[in-house]
Amino acid sequence: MKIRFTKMHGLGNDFVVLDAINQNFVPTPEQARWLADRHFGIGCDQLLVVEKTDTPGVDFRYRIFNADGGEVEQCGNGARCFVRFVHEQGLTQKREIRVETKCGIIAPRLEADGQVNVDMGAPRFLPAEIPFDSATDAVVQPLMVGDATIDISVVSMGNPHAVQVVADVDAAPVAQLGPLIEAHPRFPRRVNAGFMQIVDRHAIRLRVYERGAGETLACGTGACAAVVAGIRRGLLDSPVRVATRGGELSIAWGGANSPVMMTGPATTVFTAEIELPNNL
Ligand SMILES: N[C@H](CCC[C@H](N)C(=O)O)C(=O)O
Repeated sequence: MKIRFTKMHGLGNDFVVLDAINQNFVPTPEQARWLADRHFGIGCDQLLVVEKTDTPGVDFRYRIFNADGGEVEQCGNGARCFVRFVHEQGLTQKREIRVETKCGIIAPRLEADGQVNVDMGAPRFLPAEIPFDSATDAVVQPLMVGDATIDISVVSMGNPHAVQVVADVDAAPVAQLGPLIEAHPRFPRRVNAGFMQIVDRHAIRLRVYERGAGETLACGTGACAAVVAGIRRGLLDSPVRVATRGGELSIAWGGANSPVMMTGPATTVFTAEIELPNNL
């Protein structure tokens, strides 16, 4: 089966984007794993699938599959690429769209300068909303990881994040601790592990070991979760510049139930077709 795809990225967090409106293809987990494979397939951190929706007041449905084939609730860098994709592919003339995801509706807007602004919705903190096995929604909680205990802040942006503060992100044990946090038994649906260095009250450096993808060059929902965690800890004031290995995002949050606003770039690399192996 031949499928048409577009390769995109948000600050180096890269995607294979599939138009499931004009071609009848939504990947199985096995097909997603093959397409995401950087040696045997195309290669990406996540696959983004554009679908129609009949929900009133909503323009598209947006499905996200991690490189491990698992479908997840939200992707921030992907949301920025999504609005650029539907605009460039002529699927809409609107510059601001409302998009239905597994966890709710987001509103990305393509700005005149090429940046994309996304209302990512309000963060959630209750253990059951993460989900996280805990008797409290305290801002900072201890987590036993291996033979160490680390202080994490747990935030859902629709997808789960466990954020810790480190003195120097470059020296942070992301490769060692990331997988242990991602698969920690207290996170029944696993979790994205954020490592945040406070630069000043309006700036952080961030690395994220992503659920189902490993460390990425940038993580949009991770940047939202880290800023929310830092504000709740009294370490940051909105807006915050988030320096990731792939570049900079701007995140703003007014607190409590207000939405997290994310601004950053979205880049189209190329469009092509690929023949799916028959045995997938
Ligand atoms: N790995 C994430 C999904 C992609 C999120 C990230 N790429 C972003 O930009 O938000 C998860 O399993 O929840």
